[in-house]
Amino acid sequence: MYAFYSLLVYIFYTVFKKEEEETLQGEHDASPDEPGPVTMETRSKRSDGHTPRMGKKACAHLSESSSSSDGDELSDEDEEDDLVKPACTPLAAFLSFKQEAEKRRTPPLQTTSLTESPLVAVMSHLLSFLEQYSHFQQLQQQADQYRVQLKRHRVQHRRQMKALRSSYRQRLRDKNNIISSLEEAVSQQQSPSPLSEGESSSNIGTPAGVHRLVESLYGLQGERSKLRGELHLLHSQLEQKEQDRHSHIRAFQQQIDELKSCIEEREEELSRLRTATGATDSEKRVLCLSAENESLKQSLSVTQGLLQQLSTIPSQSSNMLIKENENLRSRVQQLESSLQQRAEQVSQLERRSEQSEWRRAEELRKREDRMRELQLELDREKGKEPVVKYVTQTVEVESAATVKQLNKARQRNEVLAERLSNQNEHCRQLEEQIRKSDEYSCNLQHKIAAYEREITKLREELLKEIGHLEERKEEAVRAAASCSADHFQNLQDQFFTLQKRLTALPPTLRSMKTDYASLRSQVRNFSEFYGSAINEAKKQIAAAINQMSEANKDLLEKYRKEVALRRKYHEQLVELKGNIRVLCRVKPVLKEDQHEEGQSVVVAIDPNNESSLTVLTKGKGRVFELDKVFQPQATQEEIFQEIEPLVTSSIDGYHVCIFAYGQTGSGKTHTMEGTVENPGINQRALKHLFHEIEERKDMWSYNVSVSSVEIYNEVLRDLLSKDGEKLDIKINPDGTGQLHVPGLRVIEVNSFQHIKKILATARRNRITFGTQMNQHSSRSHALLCITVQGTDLATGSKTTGKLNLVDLAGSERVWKSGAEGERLKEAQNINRSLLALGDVIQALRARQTHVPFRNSRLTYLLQDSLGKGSKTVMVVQVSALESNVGETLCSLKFAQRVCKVELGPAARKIESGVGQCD
Ligand SMILES: Nc1ncnc2c1ncn2[C@@H]1O[C@H](COP(=O)(O)OP(=O)(O)OP(=O)(O)O)[C@@H](O)[C@H]1O
Repeated sequence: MYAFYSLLVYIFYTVFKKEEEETLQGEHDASPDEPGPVTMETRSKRSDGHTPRMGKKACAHLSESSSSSDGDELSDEDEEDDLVKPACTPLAAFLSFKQEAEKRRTPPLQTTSLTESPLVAVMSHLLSFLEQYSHFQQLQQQADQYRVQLKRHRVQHRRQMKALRSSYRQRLRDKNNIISSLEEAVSQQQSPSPLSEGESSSNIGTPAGVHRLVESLYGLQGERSKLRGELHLLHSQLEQKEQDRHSHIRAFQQQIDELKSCIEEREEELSRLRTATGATDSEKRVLCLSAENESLKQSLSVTQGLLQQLSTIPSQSSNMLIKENENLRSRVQQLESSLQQRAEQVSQLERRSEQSEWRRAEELRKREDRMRELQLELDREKGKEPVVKYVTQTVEVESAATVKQLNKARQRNEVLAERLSNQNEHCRQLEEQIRKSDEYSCNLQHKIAAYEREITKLREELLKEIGHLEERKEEAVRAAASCSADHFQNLQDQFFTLQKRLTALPPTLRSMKTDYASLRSQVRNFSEFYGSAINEAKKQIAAAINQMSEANKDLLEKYRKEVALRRKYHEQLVELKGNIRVLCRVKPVLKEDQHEEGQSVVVAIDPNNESSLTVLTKGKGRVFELDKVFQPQATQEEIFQEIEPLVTSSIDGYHVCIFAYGQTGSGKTHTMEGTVENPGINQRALKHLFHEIEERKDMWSYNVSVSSVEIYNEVLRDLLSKDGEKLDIKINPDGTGQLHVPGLRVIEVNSFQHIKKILATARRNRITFGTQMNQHSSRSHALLCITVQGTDLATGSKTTGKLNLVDLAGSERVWKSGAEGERLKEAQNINRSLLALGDVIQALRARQTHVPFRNSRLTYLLQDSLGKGSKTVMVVQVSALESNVGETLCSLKFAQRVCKVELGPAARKIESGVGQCD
C-alpha cells in the first residue's frame, strides 16, 4: 500500500516537475517579438498578484510596436492583457492542488481503509484528468496565440489605417489650400484693387491680358476638378479599406468566438472531470450554485408567468364569488320566506287544534256532567229497569256521538300527520340544500386557502429572487473593479435591466396584493354573512320542527286521551249493564227455510226500541228484554260494531268470550264465521285486533297466538291438526290454576293473512253433516282461542288477554230434526252440553258458591271466560218463523237468564315488572 502511494506521489511529482521544466524552457526560448506559450508558473504568479513575465514581455513588445500610436492602442493592450488573464485561473487552481498534494506527501502515511480497487480507480481518474488537462493547456496556448496574433494584426491594421487616413487628409488639405489660393487669386483679378486701379485699367484694356487671365482661370478650375476627382477616388479607396478592415475584424471575431466556445466546452469537460475525480468542495459548491442560479432563473420566469396569471385569476374568482354570494343570499331569503310561511301554517294548525281541543273538552265536560247526573239518578233508582234502559240508551247515543267525533278526530289527525310528513320532507330538503351550500362554501374556502398558499410561496420565491439578484448585483459591482470596461458595461446594462424589472415587479405585486386583500375581505364577509344566515335558517327549521313535533305530540296525546276515554265509557257502560251482554239476531226468512207454505213470522221488533223483541205465541205477544236486538236485515258489520270494544278489551288484557247460541240452522255459524265474501265476527275481530296492535306499536309490542278445538260428542279435538287425536283439559302445572289442553297446537301469528289461512283450516276440519233443519249443520261446538300477550315498551309491564270465539252446536228437538243413530247421539250430546251451560249460567246468576263448570267439556273449557272478572257476549240466534217458535222461545228464555248473570267488575290480567296484580 505504501509502495503504491509512493508510486502515485512519484507520478505526480514527475508530471509537475516536467511541466515546470518545460515552462522555464519555454520562457528562455521565447523571443521578445513573438510571445511564447503562457506557462503554469507565469499564470500562477499572475494569480498570486506578481507581475507576470509573459505579461511584461507582451507589454514591452506592444509598447515597442505601438510607440507612435494614440490612446486607443493602449486600451487595446489592456484588453489583450485581460484576454490572457482568465486562462491563468484553472492553472492556479491546479497548482494549488499540486502544492496540497506535495504537502500531503511529507507526513507519514496513515492507516487507510482504501483497498486496491479504489486506488486503481483514483489512479485512472488522475491519469485521465492529467491527459485532459494537458489537452486543455494546449488549447489554452492556442487560444492565447490566436489572441496575441489577432491583437497584433489589429494594432498593425489600425496603424496602417491611421497613417493612410492622415496622409490622405494632408493631401486633401494641400489641395484645398491650393484651390482656395487660386480662388482668391481669381477673385482678386475679377475685383480691381483701388491701389492698382491705373495698372488694371491699363491691363483690362488689352485683350491679351484678359485672355491670359481667363485661360489661367480655366486651368485652375480644371486642376481643381481634377483634384476633387482624386479626392473622391481617395475617399472610395478609404471606404474600401475600411470595409476590408471590418470583414477582417468579423472573421477574426468569428475565429475568436469559435475558440471561446471550444475553450468553454473544454472547461466544462474539465469541470466535469474535476467533479468526477474529487474536485474541491468549493468547486462543487460553485457548480451547484450555478445550477441553482439557472433553476432560479427558470423559476423566476415561471413565477413571472404565474404572477401574470394570478393577476387575472383573483378578479375572475372574486366575480364568481360575488355571483355565488348573491345566489346564496337570494336562496337564503327564499328559505327564510318559506320558513316564515311554514311557521304561519303551523301557528294556524295550532290555533285550529286548540279550538277543536277546547270544543272537545267542553263536550267531554258536559258529557261527564251528564254521566254523573245519570249515575246519581241510577243510584237513586237502582233496580228500576226502565231507568237503566234509559240511561243505557242515552249513554249509547252519547257513545255513538263520541265514536263519530273520534272518527272525525282520527281523520283530522291523519290529515295533520300527512301535513307533518310533508313539512318534515320539506325540512329535510332544506337541510340538504343547506348542507350542499356548506360544502360549496367549504370548497371555496379551500380554493382561497390554496390561492393564499400559492401567493405566499410566490412571494417567498420572489423575495429570494430579489435577494439573489441583489447578491448578483453586489458580485457584479465587486467584479466590476477587475473586469474590463465592456464587461462592466454589459454587467451594468444587465443590472439596469434587472433593476427595471425589479421596479416593474412591485406594481404588479401591489395590485395583486390589493386584489387578494379585497378578495379575502369579500370572502370573509361572505362566509360570515352566509354562516350567520345558515345558522339562522337552521334555528328556524329546528324551531319549526319542534313546533310541528310539539303539535303532533299534542294531537297524539289528544287522540290517546280520546281513545282512553272511549274505553272508559265503554267499560262504564258494560259495568252498568253487567259483564254479560246478550245480543239477539233474528235470522231473515230464507226460501229454503219455508218448508211449509204460508208460514207466518212470529217475531216482532220495535223499531224505536232496539232492546226488546216480541214473540207471538198462542195469540199472545211475549216481550223479551235483551241488551240489543238486531233486525233480520242487520249486516255482519253492524253485529261486529257492537262487539268491537270487547275485542279491544282482549288486547288490554281482559278475558273475553263471545259465543253464538241458538237452535240448529238459526245462523250461528253465519254470524261467527260468515262466508268468504261476507266474513263474520271471527275474521273481523282478528282484523280489528291486528289493526289495534299496529296502532299501538309505538308503545306496546304484542304476540298473538291461536288455537282451535271442537267438542264433538264430548270429545276434544284439535281443528288445526290433521291427526284428530283426542285431547284432554287439565289444570296448568305452572301454579296459576288456569286450564290448558296438553298437545293442543298453538300457532303464533303475525298478520291477518296468516290467520285467515288458519281459520280456513279450522273450518275445513270441523265436522258438519246435513240434517233436516240444516244442510250443513255443525255437529260440534267450535272454539277459536286467541291469546294476546302485550308488553308495555315504556314500563315493561305485561298483559295477557284472551278472546274466545265460540260457535256452539245447534240445539235441536230430536223428534223434529229426525235424528237417528249417530246424529241422535250427536244431538243428545249437544243438548247435554248446552244444558250444562244453562246450569252454569243459572249458578252464576244465583251467585252460587259452586258453579258446575266441569259438568261438560264445553263449560269446563269456557271456565276462564265465563267466570268472575270476564267479559262475555252471547249472541242468541233466533228464527222468526212460526214453525220454530218453540225453539225461539227456549233460546230467548235462556238469553234472558243469561242477562241476569252478574260476573262482577271485569279484571284486567296485567303483570308488572315485579309481580302479578290482577
Ligand atoms: N243473517 C243471515 N242472512 C242470510 N243467510 C243466513 C243468515 N243466517 C243464517 N243464514 C243461512 O242459513 C243457513 C244456516 O245457517 P247456519 O249454518 O249458520 O246455522 P247454524 O245455526 O250454524 O246451524 P247448526 O247449528 O246446525 O250448525 C246457512 O245457509 C246460512 O247461510
